[in-house]
Amino acid sequence: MSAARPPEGAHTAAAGEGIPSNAARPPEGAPASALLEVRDLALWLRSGDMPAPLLDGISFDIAAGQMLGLVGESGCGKTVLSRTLLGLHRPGSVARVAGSIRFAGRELGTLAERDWRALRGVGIAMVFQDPMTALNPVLTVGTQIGYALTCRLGLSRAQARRRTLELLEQVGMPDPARRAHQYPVQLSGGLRQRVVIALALSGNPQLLIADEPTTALDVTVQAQVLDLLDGLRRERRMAVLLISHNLAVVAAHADRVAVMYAGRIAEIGPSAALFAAPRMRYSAALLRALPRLHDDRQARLQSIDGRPPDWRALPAGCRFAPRCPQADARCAAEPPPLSGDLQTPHRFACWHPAPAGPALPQAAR
Ligand SMILES: Nc1ncnc2c1ncn2[C@@H]1O[C@H](COP(=O)(O)OP(=O)(O)OP(=O)(O)O)[C@@H](O)[C@H]1O
Repeated sequence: MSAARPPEGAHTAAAGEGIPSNAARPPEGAPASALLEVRDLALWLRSGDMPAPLLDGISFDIAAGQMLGLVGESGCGKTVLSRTLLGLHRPGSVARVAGSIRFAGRELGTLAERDWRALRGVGIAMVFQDPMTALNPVLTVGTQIGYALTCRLGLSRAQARRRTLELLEQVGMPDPARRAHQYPVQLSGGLRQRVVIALALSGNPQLLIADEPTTALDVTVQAQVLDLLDGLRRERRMAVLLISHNLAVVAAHADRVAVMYAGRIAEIGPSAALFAAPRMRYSAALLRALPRLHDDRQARLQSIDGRPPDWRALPAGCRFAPRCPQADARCAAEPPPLSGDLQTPHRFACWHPAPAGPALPQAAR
């Protein structure tokens, strides 16, 4: 564990001064390439008579300005992982945690609650699925953002008012001055999610975790919100972890994708490569189970047979083996490791991987 403080200046934006680019200045001790480094993370939560092993051997990096998509079926551990990265488990609920989470050169695994509170919203911020639960229904959106700004950044009320309008403008809110005086219920779902994103940006985070940020929205608005997140991370060089059920949505916006299955990473690699030719059988099945925009009418959606395993009865070998048509005795007995090492761009955990795809142009890797 390191006693390093959050980067100086990360929370000193004054209204009208623009946004200091945290990510452009890697803090001391942090390699320029990785803002978040997760290594062999494993987590057991207390649950009844035995600890629930919900995460196992999770390793990945996110660099400043990069978007990593995290996909997988319901229950695979996406939310548990994001809550772990934010230190948001209920007090006393963690039975054991192993491995390491380094953010901006600082080990988070051993932070005290007071330090987590200082980090949340400023270093790492979160956008949740349902904007209505993230917003206070009895306060205007301007009051809520202004409050976050005065608490997190110590701005004066006048500075906070100006900065609120800037933030609303940045998230594409039409007529920000008028909207700032409205209550969440007076806004459409898409505009409410923009307010939630503005709130998340108010602490000028270096990493934004967006957990199913568009699930509650219709398809056109979903695309607008994802384009917004994509634009913001480029402008601000902010790292984004985008969590979604939908591999196609993620592949369209993220640089890299991690596919989770039953608490483990099953495959991780550049979006284009993974989308064009997933190697692990589960990722391939996940992709086949998605509607594609230009499917011909003959193409039929395939669902993935079976259900993910319960954590009380995890298979000894590959956790996907009971559902995999390619599985053999080795798959049932031995867990396949992720191929390659941390420097390998495309890694997958499968004893019988699908064939490699055609080589992609450098830009798509
Ligand atoms: N406190 C807990 N104790 C025991 N099991 C838990 C606890 N919290 C979550 N789980 C279990 O952990 C597994 C992963 O849950 P999680 O919510 O992370 O899945 P998810 O991938 O985010 O799913 P969804 O896409 O539906 O949100 C599930 O089986 C869930 O029931």
